[in-house]
Amino acid sequence: MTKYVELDVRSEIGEIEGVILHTPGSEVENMTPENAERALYSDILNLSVAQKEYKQLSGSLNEITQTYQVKELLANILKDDKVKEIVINKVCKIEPDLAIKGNTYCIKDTLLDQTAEDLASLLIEGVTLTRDNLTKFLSKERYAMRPLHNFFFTRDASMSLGDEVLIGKMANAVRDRESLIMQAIFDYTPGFKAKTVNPIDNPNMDPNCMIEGGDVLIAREDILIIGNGTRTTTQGIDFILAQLLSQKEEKPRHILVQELPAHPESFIHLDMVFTLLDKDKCMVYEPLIIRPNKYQTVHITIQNGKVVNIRNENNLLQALKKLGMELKPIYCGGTKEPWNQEREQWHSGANFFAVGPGKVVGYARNIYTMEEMNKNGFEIIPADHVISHKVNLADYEKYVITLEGSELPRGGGGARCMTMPIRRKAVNW
Ligand SMILES: NC(=O)NCCC[C@H](N)C(=O)O
Repeated sequence: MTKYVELDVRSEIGEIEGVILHTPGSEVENMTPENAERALYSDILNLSVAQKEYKQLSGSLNEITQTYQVKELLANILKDDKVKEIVINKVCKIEPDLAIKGNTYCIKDTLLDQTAEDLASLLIEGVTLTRDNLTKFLSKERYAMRPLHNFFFTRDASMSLGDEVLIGKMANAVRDRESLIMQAIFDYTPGFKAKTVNPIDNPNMDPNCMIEGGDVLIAREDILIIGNGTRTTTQGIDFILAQLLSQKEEKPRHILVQELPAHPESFIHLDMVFTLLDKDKCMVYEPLIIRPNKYQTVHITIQNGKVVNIRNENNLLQALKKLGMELKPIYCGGTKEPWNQEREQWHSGANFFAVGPGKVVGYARNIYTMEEMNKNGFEIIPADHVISHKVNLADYEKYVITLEGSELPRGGGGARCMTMPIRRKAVNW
């Protein structure tokens, strides 16, 4: 780590100054058709293709900003023996089988024996079960500690809100260790200055509280947009609301809640149907965000530590307009065919990551979406051209850097899901 970084994220689109990534490793392949669903995948990824595509993301972001890799950050904090013990104890608390002596899956001592680098790898890639007794021999499990198949979606397990980091309360236990690792990284990396807030540290946490970063968007310093669906519950949103109320700010702040369908699984997070692209443009999956439907949009206004108003709105764009944010929607899958909209939404076509106002990253495979982006003034630039310096990004006012995206979307997400911004410049609205 070269310099001291103060976390600061107050928009979705401010010029990026630091982002946490995780290059997918063996953990994404290590599943079978039988347990792919438990891993939250609809298919098993081909690792070499996924890594090639991922290099397009990390390589182009390296040209633009400071990037950090989870595994390196983790290995770095685990060099301190006290931190190593704290992390292992916490892992054993959420996965008690790892610590109970005599238990088939007990590997606490194995974890303690590892070097920092090896431990970081095992905590992410998992530990295979040593079949040295009958129970283990007959066990259907391959792992004593399961791999974190979804960790390359660094967006979800922690989220930067201003100068704080909210730790995700994951909807599925298979992702819990991701949250724990991210909190440890923010709490113990000497080069990061950030306060972490973890719902599980609150003794009064509602047992139904769930919050994942793919659902939490910072539209403007005073406006959060939060998806309410299978991954973020109303109780999770109320936790965020309570945090904001406790700040007792005089200026009004707004939470816009967008209800999401439970099916298909491509609607898991709000960022799969709505992302911000520029000061005046957003990407939408039109059938859900604009067309009248049964999914509610609720506007909560808070001021001086109180909820001063809570009401339904017609839709997200109208609610934003009332708050002075008039956004032109660009349609995922184009404007003509619901068929193309559905297909491209499924392949994370609406999931853009902004590296600055009007400067975004997305998947090339979603050709109708890209056509719309181009019609709206965005230059389409393949990531390889950025990495090989065939183009100079400074020559373009608006662009989409495109990742091929034939394999990565099969994990269930796109460029926004794969990035955890820790610092952005203020937007000149
Ligand atoms: N923000 C996102 O939409 N993240 C994608 C997460 C996909 C992952 N397979 C999951 O189901 O959690």
